[in-house]
Amino acid sequence: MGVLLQIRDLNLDFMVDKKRIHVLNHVSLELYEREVLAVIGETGCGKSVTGNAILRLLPDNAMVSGNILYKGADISSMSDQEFRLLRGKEIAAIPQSPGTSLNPLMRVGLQVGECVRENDRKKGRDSKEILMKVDGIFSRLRLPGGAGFRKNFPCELSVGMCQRVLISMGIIPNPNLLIVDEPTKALDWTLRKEAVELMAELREEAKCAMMFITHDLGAAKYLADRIAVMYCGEVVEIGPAAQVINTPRHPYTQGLIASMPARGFKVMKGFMPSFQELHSGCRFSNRCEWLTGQCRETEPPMAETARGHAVKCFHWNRVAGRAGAKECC
Ligand SMILES: Nc1ncnc2c1ncn2[C@@H]1O[C@H](COP(=O)(O)OP(=O)(O)OP(=O)(O)O)[C@@H](O)[C@H]1O
Ligand code: NI
Repeated sequence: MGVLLQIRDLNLDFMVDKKRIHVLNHVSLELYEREVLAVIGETGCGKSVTGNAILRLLPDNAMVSGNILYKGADISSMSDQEFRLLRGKEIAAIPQSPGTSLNPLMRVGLQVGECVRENDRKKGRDSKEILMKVDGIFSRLRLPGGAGFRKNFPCELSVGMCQRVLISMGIIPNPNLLIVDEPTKALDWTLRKEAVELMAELREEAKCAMMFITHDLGAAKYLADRIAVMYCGEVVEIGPAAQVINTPRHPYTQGLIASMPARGFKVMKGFMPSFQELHSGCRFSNRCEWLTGQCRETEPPMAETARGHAVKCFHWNRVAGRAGAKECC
């Protein structure tokens, strides 16, 4: 499979109160055509800002360097007009929160209908045809459809239903790349499972590549071909999903897996450092049991430890020895 998206040495700083806060640090990763790459890591580690950098949705106080190439063309240097041709068509997004992402004053049928109309290659369909398409999409997402359902405002639907409506709007353009940010965050366990299963089905149908941003390792394992683990603004491990989950090679990935309910809920000690008080060397060093003097002084390079599996740790070899292959989730 060819490379669809390539992030090369992405650095992101935010200006806050005239201070420059360095958030993303040398983030590099690739997304291949039709693959699902899950991006996991604890809250505040930089998952959403990475997705937003691709979508050019960063706020004005953001300063970005590096390259983001989509099919070889640099997104960051495209004009707004050029990028608009990509976003929402070739590159689409399913946002994090159904509560704030749907227009509260517009009936859901109308919102999805507008989206169908905008993306319709055969322009000029009449309203009846559009409504039929909307109902078709709703039924594919196991939503009731029909006039009664279409007339609902978002607040009249459950969170799970709103989430499905949002998912429908992400897939209408038939994108090549879908960026899905934490689609299960607001949902309880049953709805979360349903949403992940639905996403897997749609992915099969749509055959698009997906960047799936999540806290949920179980969901990542279920959906993803590869997993990128982020910690404090950096990718610390990336590789095939089964390898990352079953034989993690970074101490942070091991900690994340050990903290899963299925692995005994062992909470990792310490906290992610604040971006405003970063120390030199490895950003995980203050929590790491493999810590040596080298880790405090020098930032570890990203080392390829097996084909397609890279780890940002001086001690990955010893760490990997401890992991053992276990099934989880
Ligand atoms: N506009 C902004 N100005 C300053 N800092 C910001 C801004 N947006 C995000 N950040 C900071 O960037 C860091 C990364 O945020 P991001 O939203 O990407 O985290 P995340 O990994 O998606 O977390 P979560 O899992 O909670 O969604 C956080 O420390 C956040 O506070
Ligand atoms: Ni986020």
